[in-house]
Amino acid sequence: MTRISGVSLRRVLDSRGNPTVEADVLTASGGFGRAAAPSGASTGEHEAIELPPGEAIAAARKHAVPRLVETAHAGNQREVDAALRGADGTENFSEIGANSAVAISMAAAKAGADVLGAPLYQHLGGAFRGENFPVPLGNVVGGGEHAADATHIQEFLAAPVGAPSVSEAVFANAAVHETVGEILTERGIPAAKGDEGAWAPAIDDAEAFEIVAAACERVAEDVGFDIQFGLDIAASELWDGDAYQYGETSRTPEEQIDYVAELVREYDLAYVEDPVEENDFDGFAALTERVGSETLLCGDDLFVTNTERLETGIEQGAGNSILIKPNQIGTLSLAVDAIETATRNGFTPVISHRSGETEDTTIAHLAVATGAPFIKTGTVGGERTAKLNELIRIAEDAV
Ligand SMILES: C=C(OP(=O)(O)O)C(=O)O
Ligand SMILES: [Mg+2]
Repeated sequence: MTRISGVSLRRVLDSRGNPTVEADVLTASGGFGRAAAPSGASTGEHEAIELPPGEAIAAARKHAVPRLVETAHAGNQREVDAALRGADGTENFSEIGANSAVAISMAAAKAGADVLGAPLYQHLGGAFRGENFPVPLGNVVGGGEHAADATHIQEFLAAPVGAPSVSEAVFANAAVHETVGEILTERGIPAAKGDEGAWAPAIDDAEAFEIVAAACERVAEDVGFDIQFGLDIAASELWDGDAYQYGETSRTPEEQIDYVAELVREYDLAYVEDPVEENDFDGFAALTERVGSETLLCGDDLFVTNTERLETGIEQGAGNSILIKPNQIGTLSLAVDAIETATRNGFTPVISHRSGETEDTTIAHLAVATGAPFIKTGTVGGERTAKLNELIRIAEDAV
């Protein structure tokens, strides 16, 4: 019933105004799914390969589409994703591009759900999903690779851990974003927004900590539930091969671990992503030993949604959480493998957007489908609110 009858691919705009790959999947019974690939700026060196969209589309038309049409079934995600891997033939989607692969994989899932008449989260997760919703981690101040002349730490993320519902959590993050804007104005600090819609003021990290902590506290008082915050340090972007460079300040690997451990305690951080560079499993393990019982230590560039790298981390006690970005690994099946391996081993999966995004809402459904406790998908901006609003709709639907 869900046999794929057509796959079409095109270039569309992402939120940075760059081209990205969009896929449509049609089934023999009239099912339809459409999805677009996101794109990172602070990419991990071990990620699957994103090809220039024109090349990715041409290669997927040549190698993948003939293997899918009239053969694979949109309702059978493993079959679709195996066909994509077979068509590509490499370990990292360097032939057809992870951007073509992930767009087709997600579009097929939506076409499968369409035929079955089920919401995407239910098609992916089964009848018993829809009970648990992720806490949204909302980027409110940022710099690094996402904004020039702003903080060295890439993301300061509001974490409304006490919110009674996903909707209240989403609105709380928006209120923290607005409050940060007000505090910046009070202090006469001009601020544009970075790639993910977070404020990108030219302030140092210390002032950003102070402002974000104050904004979370103010909003928490207003809404009456606990709002902590977290960070994506994106430490690989600060790492020069010997030390971590925060502008004038340089930190050795040992100093970096001390620094992050102190931040966790001083600010009661709920979440720290990529505290050390992407190949330092030992440093990640040392930090986990120190503060792993107090906060989530999440590997993004460290694990790149790759189950093998995650297994290394699990063996070594490096971190206690993994960021899940489907385009880092190329298919929904591989992303779900990483989520399931994480969950079985006590690692918390955090489903994530990329800095370059589209209106696509697949990750909202993936988070609900897998019962992931957190989702990182921004706070404001249409490509971010697309996912947040979808979570609100799913929650209403699932009742
Ligand atoms: C979302 C992130 O940024 P990018 O998409 O640029 O990798 C991140 O580093 O977690
Ligand atoms: Mg990151």
